[in-house]
Amino acid sequence: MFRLLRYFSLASLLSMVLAALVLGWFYREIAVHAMVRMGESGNQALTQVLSNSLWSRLVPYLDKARQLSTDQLREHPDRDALSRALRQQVRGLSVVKVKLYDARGRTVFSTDAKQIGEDKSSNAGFIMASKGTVVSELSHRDKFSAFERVIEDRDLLSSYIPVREGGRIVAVFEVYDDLTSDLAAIRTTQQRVMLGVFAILALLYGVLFLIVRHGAAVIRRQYHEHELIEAALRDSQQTLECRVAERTAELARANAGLEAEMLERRLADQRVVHMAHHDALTGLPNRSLLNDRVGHDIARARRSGGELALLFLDLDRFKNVNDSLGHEVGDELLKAVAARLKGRLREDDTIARLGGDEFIVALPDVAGAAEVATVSAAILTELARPYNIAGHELSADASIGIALYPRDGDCIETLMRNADAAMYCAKESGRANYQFFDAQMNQRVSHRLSTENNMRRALEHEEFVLHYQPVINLTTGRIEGAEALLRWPQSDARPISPAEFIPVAEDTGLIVPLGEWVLQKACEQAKAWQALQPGLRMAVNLSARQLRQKNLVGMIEGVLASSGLAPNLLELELTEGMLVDNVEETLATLGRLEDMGIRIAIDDFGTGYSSLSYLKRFPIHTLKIDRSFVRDISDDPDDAALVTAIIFMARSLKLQVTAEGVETEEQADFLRSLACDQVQGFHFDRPLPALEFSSRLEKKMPQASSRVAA
Ligand SMILES: Nc1nc2c(ncn2[C@@H]2O[C@H](COP(=O)(O)O[C@H]3[C@@H](O)[C@H](n4cnc5c(=O)[nH]c(N)nc54)O[C@@H]3COP(=O)(O)O)[C@@H](O)[C@H]2O)c(=O)[nH]1
Repeated sequence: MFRLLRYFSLASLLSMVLAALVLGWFYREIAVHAMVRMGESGNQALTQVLSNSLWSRLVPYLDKARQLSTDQLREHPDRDALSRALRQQVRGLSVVKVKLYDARGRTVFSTDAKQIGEDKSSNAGFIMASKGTVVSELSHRDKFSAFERVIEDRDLLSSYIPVREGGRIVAVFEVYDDLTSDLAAIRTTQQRVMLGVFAILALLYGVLFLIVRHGAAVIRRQYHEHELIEAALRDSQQTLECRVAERTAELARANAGLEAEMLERRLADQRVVHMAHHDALTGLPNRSLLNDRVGHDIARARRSGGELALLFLDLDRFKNVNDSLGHEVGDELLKAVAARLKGRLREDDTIARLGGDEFIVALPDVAGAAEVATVSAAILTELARPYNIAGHELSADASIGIALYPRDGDCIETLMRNADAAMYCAKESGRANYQFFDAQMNQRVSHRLSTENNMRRALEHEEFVLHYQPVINLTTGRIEGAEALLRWPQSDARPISPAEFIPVAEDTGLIVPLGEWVLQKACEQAKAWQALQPGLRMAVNLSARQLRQKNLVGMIEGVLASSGLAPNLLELELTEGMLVDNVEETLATLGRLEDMGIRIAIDDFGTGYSSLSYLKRFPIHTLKIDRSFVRDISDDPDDAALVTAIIFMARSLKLQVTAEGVETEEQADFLRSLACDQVQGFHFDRPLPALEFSSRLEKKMPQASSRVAA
């Protein structure tokens, strides 16, 4: 910090000393000057007095002196007389010596006789005086001879004063005044002046010191406050900088997070975009991307006048793979098929998966049907090569329907529809082949379409009816149950088989409302028949699509409640394949149904899934042996052995067994010999209309040995 008080004190001290010295010096100069002037005036007056009083002696003396030698002058009695007269005149004055020079500068008289004869012609004072100017000079003498004695340490004023006679300078007086005491007085006064000045300044300094000290204290306090403020500011700045650094780091982290998130989002967007245009399982383009690409291919073909082929490819019996080996194996097979298709086709070709086992191949720029036939044959050959998936050797034959642009359609919708129709024809004509679209195919497709529309209308107008096939106790011949089977009577033609319309209902989803209708009617009927045959059980077929229905259990609960049928009198028939799909969900659904008391039967047992472990996992009550095994039990020892094994296995698992499709007494006998629980089949009863079934119950006729005509 700037030491104001110290510098102020030093500067003040120096200034005070300097001021005292300067003022003292000024005073001395003025005082000495005044003293010299006074002395000089005094000497002038004295000279005048001397000239007047001694003139009469002086003039003759000067005349004589001109002729006398120095020694003669020193010894001359006039000199002594003059000297005495002079002394007389200056007595009481400060004059200590008087000298007289003639006009040529020779010392003709001196109160100190030794100096007589000295030449002063070159002396500046003399020269000036000889020209008429009075000149004085102040000097200090350590030793000085005055009036015949020596004085020491004196300040003397010597004045050269011209002596005139008739206006002419005839001689020059030199008068020495002893001003030692005056000068000492001047020095004393000078010291006092200096002391006085110093004292005044010191006083002033004292006052100023107090002011400055106060000012310095104020400044120091302000400086301190300023320091504190600065320190606080520095602290705040540091805190601020820390905060800024923290926030910057936070921002950097947030920024990095944001960038990562943005990247994640971009990737997610890309994934979404990819998913929106690609099949999740195979990575092939989906229907949307296919539409886009084929749209472009068609536009190009239209411009260039070229041809384009659309191949609708469906794997043969792929459902069997799914049903028997499970969906994971099925999925792997689909991926392998996709890979083979990609490997076999050109870069420009588009391979898309529509879902399930349906693929579309678009071949742009083809040179006629022959080329398309070659490619299709090559695809079939490629796909037919065996696959090894999860240790299973599989085959994947395919049926291909082909539509050509512009011959079979000029837009993707028409081409797809026609290729689809051609594919159905390929299936119908023995599978594992390709078919080019022709006009008749459309009729078959439109027949299917009209079936669907008619089915909707029939459901709406309650045109469907149920027939009931009795389920008979093989030992007692008693009707213990009924299987509800759907019938669609046609007013002007033979009824359409459920084997024909149930798959269409499955494909279109109509099976859901249709299945609910069946369940409702069957339960109401079973409830009504309880009066005729208490404990009569009703079996109802459940399709895969119904099983996946979210509110299935709720719907069944509602039906049972509205019909009043006891749950244990309802048996739902499922196929083995349905148990393999969504195992956990199916387990939960069946568990809830079992909890309600409903029985579960496995229909067509032996034709589907090869693993039997599901028999333990699922709540199953009845196995229904497929009629394909029963048909040949009398002739085919293998079938006989299979049926025997199934019955024994069911018994050990405490499951009930029903043999389906019993058409002959022989078959019935064989099954009876194995103590099979129940049978169904034309040998006993065909599916009967409700009224007929009622009559059968009313008659209560044992049917074990009789054959009822449908
Ligand atoms: N989900 C539903 N499926 C149903 C329903 N109604 C029928 N179906 C299924 O349709 C398929 C064909 O049924 P259908 O033409 O009724 O044939 C059944 C019987 O008539 C026939 N059967 C019975 N006994 C014999 C016989 O001795 N010989 C012989 N050749 N056929 C016989 O078997 C069919 C019953 O089979 P199953 O259901 O497997 O017990 C058929 O798959 C039906 O399941 C329905 O409402 N919902």
